[in-house]
This record gives sequence, structure tokens and C-alpha cells, in this order.
Amino acid sequence: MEPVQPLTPRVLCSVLSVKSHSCEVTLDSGRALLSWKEVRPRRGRERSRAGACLAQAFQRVRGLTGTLTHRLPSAGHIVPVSEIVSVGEADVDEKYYGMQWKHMCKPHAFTVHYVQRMKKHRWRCKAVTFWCSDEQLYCHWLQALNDLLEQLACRPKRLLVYINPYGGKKKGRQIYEKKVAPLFCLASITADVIVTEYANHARDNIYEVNLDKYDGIVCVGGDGMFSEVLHGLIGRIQKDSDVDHNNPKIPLSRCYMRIGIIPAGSTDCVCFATVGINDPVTSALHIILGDSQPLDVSAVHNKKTLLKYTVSLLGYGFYGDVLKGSEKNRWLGPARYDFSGFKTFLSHRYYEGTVSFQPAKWAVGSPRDNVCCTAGCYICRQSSKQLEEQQRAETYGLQHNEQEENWTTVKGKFMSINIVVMSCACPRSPKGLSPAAHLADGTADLILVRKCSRLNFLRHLIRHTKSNSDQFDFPFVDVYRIKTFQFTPKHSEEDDSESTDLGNIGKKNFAQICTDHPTCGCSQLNSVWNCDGETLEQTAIEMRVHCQLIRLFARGIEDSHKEDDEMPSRV
Ligand SMILES: Nc1ncnc2c1ncn2[C@@H]1O[C@H](COP(=O)(O)OP(=O)(O)OP(=O)(O)O)[C@@H](O)[C@H]1O
Ligand SMILES: CCCCCCCCCCCCC/C=C/[C@@H](O)[C@H](CO)NC(C)=O
Ligand SMILES: [Ca+2]
Repeated sequence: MEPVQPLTPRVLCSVLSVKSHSCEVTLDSGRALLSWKEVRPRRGRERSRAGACLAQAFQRVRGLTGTLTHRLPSAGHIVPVSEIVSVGEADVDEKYYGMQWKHMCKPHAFTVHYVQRMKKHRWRCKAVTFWCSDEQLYCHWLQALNDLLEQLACRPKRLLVYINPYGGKKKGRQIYEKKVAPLFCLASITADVIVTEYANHARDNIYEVNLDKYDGIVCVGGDGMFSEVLHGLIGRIQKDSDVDHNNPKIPLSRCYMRIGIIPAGSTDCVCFATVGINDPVTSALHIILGDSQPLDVSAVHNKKTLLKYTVSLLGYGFYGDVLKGSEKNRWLGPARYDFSGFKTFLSHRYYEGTVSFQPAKWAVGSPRDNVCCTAGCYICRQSSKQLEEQQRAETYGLQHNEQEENWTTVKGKFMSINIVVMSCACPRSPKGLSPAAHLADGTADLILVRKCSRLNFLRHLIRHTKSNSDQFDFPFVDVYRIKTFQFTPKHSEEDDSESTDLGNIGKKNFAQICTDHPTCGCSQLNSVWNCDGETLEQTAIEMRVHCQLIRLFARGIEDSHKEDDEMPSRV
């Protein structure tokens, strides 16, 4: 083996072996890049015979996550240090190294585990083992790599993990133990794990635990489980900082502790829309690398009482009814939404009410500009900056306080009213309910689908479950980028309870036959709100977006240029 060549004090370069190949391996500390490239690649028979023999022996040497699978193209590899999961001493099995290394004493080897991008935003943990005969050189490499990893302050070391054993296909516990825990262990992350015993266990627990002990909270489950953790964390932070969250106008305290989502639910919309895929290993790797994605949160109030926070869908009409119907069929697992979706579609109900909202005037983008939110999103950065400036100007009296101004009101009959803080992309709707909505711009998109024929509604629905057509391009659909929203149903809750008191109508909100629409059998005056997969008791609500209130272990959707089966990081 050649000795270390100190090109500059910040670049380490040696010829090390990878499988049977001699490689020039470079660690550029300044640019934080590790690269390796085969030197003098052999050709033809010579390569294949010798290579096959050595490769076989090397493949028996096990890394921490299994047999070594890394291919060695002559083009070489480059891995940012920030995407290295861990570096450790490789297990050198004397029985197998003898053949390749017979001309020298016991070899030394270290394995680098790193992130490799696959297609459709999926990440995998790959391993490559570097061999050398010189112990000092080996120690030097190990030390240099680990020193660089130590400097990555954003990486979590201690996590609090909540597992919902009943979410989705009820595989949360298995997913965590088999796919996630081994990766956390590889990355030297310690985790305190709580398997929830009842709904809201995680939420309540977050109010009690000493959060200072942790660098983040992880939830294993679906959107409902995430919502629990979200409520626990936001609630706890407001309590600790003495903020009255029941006041709909008060600015909330931001939560800097990140939340990680290991998808194990039915829709997994929050995970999908912030990572690009609902894959537990990919999410675990984003947590390990210490990614951080700010996220807008909307607070939903009724008469000065906080009802819920929402980060994905606040939906009335179609999605409210889908949720309500699906709850009766929880036993169907994720298929409950399709079943209920189909039934809800057949019932073809619409609901009357008044929608009021304030447009987000500072926002840089618009819901129909086709500019999707991506990792490091420019629109999110610009919009949040402009919002901050506007708020500062209002605070110092330089600008008129807009809180009570510029309301737009729409009164009518709606098939569906959807307010989304993010795109709401999920496997069932790959681009989401509003494909150009942004994760952290301080706005929500309001989608109003007015009363229309069954066929037209079907066309709209089909478009939003397909990835390449504009679901807003209908005369009965309007979409707005907003900051606040209010809804008053035509038949208010008070009216309903009066009717109920009269004793002649029956259940609240299911009062009389719809006079406008007698043939549809529509017997429901009000729908319910679907708030991130939970139904709300009240129909009269107000909502306000809080810009970047929380942070996730995610980075937004990366631009994917290649759709290969595997996308190795080649030089
Ligand atoms: N141990 C438990 N027993 C019963 N319910 C629980 C338990 N732990 C959590 N929950 C509740 O289960 C509900 C649903 O869970 P989760 O979101 O994980 O799955 P899902 O509803 O199938 O998926 P999605 O929300 O993505 O559609 C959540 O609202 C959560 O509060
Ligand atoms: C004609 C049949 C139409 C079937 C429609 C099926 C459902 C499509 C799912 C798209 C929903 C995206 C928004 C996500 C909302 C989540 O917050 C919530 C909780 O997980 N999920 C649902 C389905 O309400
Ligand atoms: Ca937003």
C-alpha cells in the first residue's frame, strides 16, 4: 500500500483496496467529500478470473448490515460526508483474508455506510469496505472520517420514539424493530421507545417527559399518530412559554425540536409530501442525517377555543364524509378510505355555507403556477421572509394591521371545501390535492368545489388522483392561496340543536331531506370537518396559518433527474 499523500492538510489521499480493486481514495475535508476511484482498471479475462475469485472471498466478509454489495464501476464514487451514516472497523475474518493478503500480515479494514439514492426518492444504506495493510494508515482514515462526522452537529443522538401498534396494517412495531432500530444502532443513536397503549397516549406523554434529554421525537404510524405527536409538542411548547393557544389571533411559539415520521399508517400523507415517499428506511435515514424541514401549521378554532392543529388536509364535504364513513370500517385497514370514497361519491352530497378568507398577499407563488415545493424551496424562503417583514412593519406601526381587512366571502353550495397547508401528496394522490402548495411559505391553499354534476365531480376526483392533469381546470373549481379562513354552515349548530330539542327530527346534523336535491336521497344538512384524518365536532370554524411552526426530520422533495433503478453517486 502506498503511504498517505498529504496534498494539502485538508485532503487525505491513499490507495486502498475495495474488494479486489486498487482504488485511489480521497477525503477532502474542506469540501466534505469522500471519493474513490479504481486505479489501473484491468480488462478482459485477467480481470474476470482474478476479480471473481477475490470478490467471492471478500463477499463473505460481513459488514454490519449484511454482505457487502457495493459495485465498483471504473467511473468511481463520490459521497458527501453529510450522507455518511457511520464509519467503523470492518470485521476481518482470518479464514477469508488469507488468500488475497498472503504476502502481508493481517490486513486492516474499515467500512463506510452511506446513503444511496434509488428511484422515486427512495434511499438505501449502502456499505463499502476499504482495506489496507498499514495499521497506522487505517487508524488515520478512521480517525479523519469520524472527526468529520463528529462535526455534524445537526445529527440526533438521543430520540424519543412512539410506536402506534394499530396504525395502517398494524405493522408499526415490526417496521421499527426490523427496519429502523438496526439503522439507528448503526448510527449510534439511542432511542427510548414507547409502544402506545391507547389513543392520545403519545400526546399526553409529551406533556410529561423531560424533553431536554432528546434531540427529536419520532412517531411510527400514520397521519393520525403524527397529529398526536404534533399536538403534544406544540401544546407543550405553548404551555412552557405561557402562550394561550385558545386565542386565535395570538402568535404561537415555534417548536425547534424536530419530529421524525416512520410511515406505518394508511395515507402517510405528511411523510409522503415532505420526503417524497412513504418508506420507513428512507425516513430513518433522513432522521439519521439530521435533516430539518420547517413546516407550516394551521390552528383551527371555534368560538375562542382551540379545536385542532392541521398540517395536511382540513376538508369539509367530500373528504369529511369519506373520513366519517371510513371510521365505521377501520377493520378494512387502508382500504377503508377507498371503500368510503366510493360510497361518498355515489351519495353525491353538497353542503351550504359561507366561506370567508384573507388572501396571502405577500406570497410569492400561486396555487396554479406549477411551481412545486422542493428541497431548499425558493418560494418558501422568499414568502416567509416577506411575511416576517410585513409582521415587523405591523408591530412597529409602519403598516396598517391587516388582521381585520381584506376578507373575501363566498356563499354557496359546495361539494367539497379543502384547505391544505402542504400539497397532500400521498400514494393515492401522487401530486396531492394542491400540487403547488408549499411546506413552509406561511400559506394554505383553499380549494372550493361548488355544486356540480356527478360526472363533473368524478372528472375532478380522477384528476387529483392522477399525476399529470390539472384538477383546478373546471368552471366549478376555484383555488386561492390564503392565510386565514372562516366557515359558517347555512344550518348552524345552534339551529340543529334547536331542531333536536323539538324532538321531531332526530340526530344533530342529519335533519331534513334536502329540498334542492330530492332525488339524491341527500339527508344530511352539514358535513363534518376532516382535520388530518380526525373528525371535528364543530362545523363553524376559523383557521389561521402559522408559518414554520414546527420542524421535521426531512428535507422536502429532492429534484430527481434520473429514474434509474439505482442511482449510484458516481463521479
Ligand atoms: N395504542 C393505541 N390504540 C388505539 N389507538 C391508537 C393507539 N395509539 C395511537 N392510536 C390512534 O390511532 C389513530 C390512527 O393511527 P395512525 O394515524 O397511526 O394510522 P391510520 O389512521 O391507519 O393512518 P393515516 O392516519 O395515515 O390514515 C391515531 O389517531 C392515534 O391517535
Ligand atoms: C371515487 C373514489 C375516490 C376515492 C378517494 C380516496 C382517497 C384519496 C386520498 C387523498 C387524500 C389526501 C389528503 C390526505 C389527508 C389525510 O390527512 C387523511 C389522514 O391520513 N387521509 C384521508 C384519506 O382523509
Ligand atoms: Ca404552506
